[in-house]
Amino acid sequence: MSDKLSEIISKRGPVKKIGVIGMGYVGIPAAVLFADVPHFEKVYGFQRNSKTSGYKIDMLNSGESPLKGEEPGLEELISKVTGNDSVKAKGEGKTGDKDSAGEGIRKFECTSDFSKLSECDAITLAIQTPFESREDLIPNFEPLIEGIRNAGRYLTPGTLVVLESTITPGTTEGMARKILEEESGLVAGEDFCLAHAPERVMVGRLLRNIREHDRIVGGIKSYGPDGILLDGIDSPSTKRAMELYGPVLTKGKLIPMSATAAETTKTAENTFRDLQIAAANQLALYCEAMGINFYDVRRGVDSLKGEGITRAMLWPGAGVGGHCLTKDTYHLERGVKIVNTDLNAGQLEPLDFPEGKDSLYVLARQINDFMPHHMLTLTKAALARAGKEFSKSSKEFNDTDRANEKGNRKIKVAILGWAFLANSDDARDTPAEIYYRLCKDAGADVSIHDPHVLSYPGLDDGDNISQDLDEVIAGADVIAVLAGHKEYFSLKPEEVIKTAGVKCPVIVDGRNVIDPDTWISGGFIYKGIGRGDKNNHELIH
Ligand SMILES: NC(=O)C1=CN([C@@H]2O[C@H](COP(=O)(O)OP(=O)(O)OC[C@H]3O[C@@H](n4cnc5c(N)ncnc54)[C@H](O)[C@@H]3O)[C@@H](O)[C@H]2O)C=CC1
Ligand SMILES: CC(=O)N[C@@H]1[C@@H](OP(=O)(O)OP(=O)(O)OC[C@H]2O[C@@H](n3ccc(=O)[nH]c3=O)[C@H](O)[C@@H]2O)O[C@H](C(=O)O)[C@@H](O)[C@@H]1O
Repeated sequence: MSDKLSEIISKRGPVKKIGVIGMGYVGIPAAVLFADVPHFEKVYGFQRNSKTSGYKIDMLNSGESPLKGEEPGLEELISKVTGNDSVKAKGEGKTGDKDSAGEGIRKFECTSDFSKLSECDAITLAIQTPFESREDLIPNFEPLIEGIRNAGRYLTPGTLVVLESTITPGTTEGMARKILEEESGLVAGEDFCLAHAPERVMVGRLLRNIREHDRIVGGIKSYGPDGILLDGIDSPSTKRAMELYGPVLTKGKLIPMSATAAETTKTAENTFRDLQIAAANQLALYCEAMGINFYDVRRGVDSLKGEGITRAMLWPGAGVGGHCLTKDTYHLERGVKIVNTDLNAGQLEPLDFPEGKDSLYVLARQINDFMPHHMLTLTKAALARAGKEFSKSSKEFNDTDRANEKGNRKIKVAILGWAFLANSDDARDTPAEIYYRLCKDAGADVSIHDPHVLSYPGLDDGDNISQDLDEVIAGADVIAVLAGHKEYFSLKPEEVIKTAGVKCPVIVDGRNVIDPDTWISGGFIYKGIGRGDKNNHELIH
């Protein structure tokens, strides 16, 4: 005799109707990929009609993507599954699925009517899980909790609920399970399925990543008729989640495990990436202090790769930004406590760790967060070589239009690159903001260039992000590269020095985009992260 939940599922039959809550970077591609699976009959995209995102409902239903930036294939797929391609096809001759009347079949529909959740065999939640501030690092789960409550309100026996959002380990078996049971009166693992299936996509290749990345699926525990624990691949929740995600995968494979292991996989993979970056950053700081070139050392260490011994060393830089690596370490750190104490109080040995030592992962976060401060150190050292200082600008300056109270001109810093990632418009938690604030607090004027980021809240009055490089560089004593946008690799020192128009200009390269020798011979005072071999170069008079 199988367990109660498996019996309910087999009575209910295969997954046919799906609801995706949260029409964002993750939810939209996930929903339209489900809709494109022939045997899934209907997919609802649930989007609350909020001031900031309610507009997405009509956009999606008319076949358009509300996401910024290029997403290959997404707009076409949205158009197809909303049945708009037949409308467009009248003009363009494209064919999509059609009903008997030749009209496009609307397999996907976006709505703010959450009662339609009661029709769904499976409900996934792809809602943002931001941290309110870099300081307290406690995630704001409010939007997600509202989504889980809605799912609970309309839950029916045998439904599968999947959390796709990045969450603290222990959330699926803990908070989510509790809320769903409260709202529905049903019992998780007995009356309905609950799982975590984290998203591992990169913006710019969302559809490809969902289809080709291996998909982690982790169902909550259930108990068989004889009380045997059914966890991981044996859990009916895991099996149901595999039925949901399997048809979407092309190259990707399903990787079943427990719900807590799935949450830990997601947070750990970003934690490990952050750790690898911190290892590169720390080695770069060492190389600077030893007067050697980090990139020589990296090439040397990497050379053992052939032996199957990979020491995948990543790249040092001006810092780590984005809403993932800056947070997921803290999800993991909190999760250990939640799972060990709240979820399994007394059943598990307490965490065993070297007495009084900080977490390696938190230390890695601190090293990465230090890098914008290191950029300031390099800036001050270079200015000193030019006989300039942030606070007491030297009288030798040849223009007084930005004189400070003592009649001296303020130092001007030109930041090149505001986005947290090269060639992206995403500026969430960008390290450039830390460096900007440090320069302003030191008394400098700061101009900012970014070819992709057009605006950013929280800049000082009068400061903005410009796409006019000459305007940003004009009068700058310091050019600081904070993002590795491709535009910066082709900058010419002879042009930049002319545009800057100051004596002894400084270049601080935070993303290894320029060649030190070319810029030094071009008249710049150079500093570069990891470039201990060049950071104390001879001054060209
Ligand atoms: N964006 C990315 O590249 C990746 C994101 N993730 C994770 O996926 C989750 C979602 O991220 P994104 O899609 O980027 O967020 P997003 O902010 O782009 O989309 C979230 C959507 O959910 C809507 N929403 C919020 N609360 C709601 C509610 N109670 N009911 C219905 N709709 C609601 C919002 O209005 C928004 O449209 C986060 O936990 C994130 O960490 C994971 C990997 C990659
Ligand atoms: C394990 C992994 O590769 N996670 C990815 C990560 O993507 P994310 O958008 O955060 O970009 P990223 O490439 O990790 O870069 C983050 C930050 O780190 C910096 N960075 C990156 C690589 C490096 O060698 N050195 C470095 O300084 C970047 O400049 C950026 O400021 O987090 C994403 C997420 O979880 O949302 C995830 O989907 C992505 O696959």
